[in-house]
Amino acid sequence: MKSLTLQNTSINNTTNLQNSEHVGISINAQDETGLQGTVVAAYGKRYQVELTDTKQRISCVTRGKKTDLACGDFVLVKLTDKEEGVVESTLPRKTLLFRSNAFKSKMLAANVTQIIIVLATQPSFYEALLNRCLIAAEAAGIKALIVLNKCDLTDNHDALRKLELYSKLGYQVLPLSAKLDISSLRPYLQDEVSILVGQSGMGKSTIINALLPSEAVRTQEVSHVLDSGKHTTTAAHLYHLDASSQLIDSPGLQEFGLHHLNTDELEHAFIEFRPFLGKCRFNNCKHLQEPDCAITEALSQDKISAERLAIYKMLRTEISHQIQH
Ligand SMILES: Nc1nc2c(ncn2[C@@H]2O[C@H](COP(=O)(O)OP(=O)(O)OP(=O)(O)O)[C@@H](O)[C@H]2O)c(=O)[nH]1
Ligand SMILES: [Zn+2]
Repeated sequence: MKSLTLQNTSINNTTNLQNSEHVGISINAQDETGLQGTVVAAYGKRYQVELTDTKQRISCVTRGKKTDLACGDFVLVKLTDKEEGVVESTLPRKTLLFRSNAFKSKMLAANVTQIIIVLATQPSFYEALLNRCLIAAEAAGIKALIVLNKCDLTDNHDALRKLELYSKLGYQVLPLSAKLDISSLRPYLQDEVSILVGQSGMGKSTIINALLPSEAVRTQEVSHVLDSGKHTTTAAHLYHLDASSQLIDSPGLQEFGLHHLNTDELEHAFIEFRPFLGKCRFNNCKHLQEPDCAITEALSQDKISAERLAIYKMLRTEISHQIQH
């Protein structure tokens, strides 16, 4: 787990967390620890929290200036009104997905088990963005599924060929058409907390609508609860597919910075590098142009692709322009 936030919580292990639904905290029985809930939407400094026991959705703020909550976070809240509350603490996170530029990092979602990267046959997708998403997922210990949407369009050979590299690496690639039939995606969502990420226009909304035809209703519920007529940017939004499967929607991505990773995390996030790491002549080999580099050697034996090594070098240079942590 990459990062963990634990503030004043009396529940300090995830087993308790998973069993929390059976604890049976009722809305009238708010005690010192507060009510348990899940952050289902993040709107700047306001959060929509679904209470575990009653499933009621309330609008919450955090204490002071703290705004380090992400969609999917398990929290303890104190009610301040019938539909409003204050988040008192965040329970330990199993995973935390970040993206970041040189100046700040942004939490995309907490406690997700799977990242679904949505690509399309048209318009063409940015392969660098795909790689950044895969690297962020590996670094956060989250499995990745690559969806190639719009396969009903005839010209999809280029896209499928590009993705062969990733299926060879071991990533699942699922070609589908959200417009025609979403059913092939459903088994992958079962018992997972999945986040959908992708560039604008790849079909994320179409996928959500196909999976959750009542989404429009939910959107209205959100603005009612937040009592806001304005269009605020949602960082992410969590939907229940069934009792054990959740889906988090995130806004279209144009960039996916990885400045929160250190160089060690970066090289380990390239899954095909792992067998070779620690086998270079120099302990601190950067795998750029050092002699007797196991990664360069693996490239010459076709065990690592030139494309992925080029992406590694680009990212390595990008994240090295900062103080290592
Ligand atoms: N042919 C075809 N078109 C699709 C499919 N899925 C989505 N589209 C179209 O692609 C366009 C973009 O789809 P959206 O679902 O709005 O894409 P998005 O990823 O949510 O984009 P943003 O809202 O900008 O983030 C729309 O015109 C859709 O009708 C598909 O499976 N086949
Ligand atoms: Zn090396």
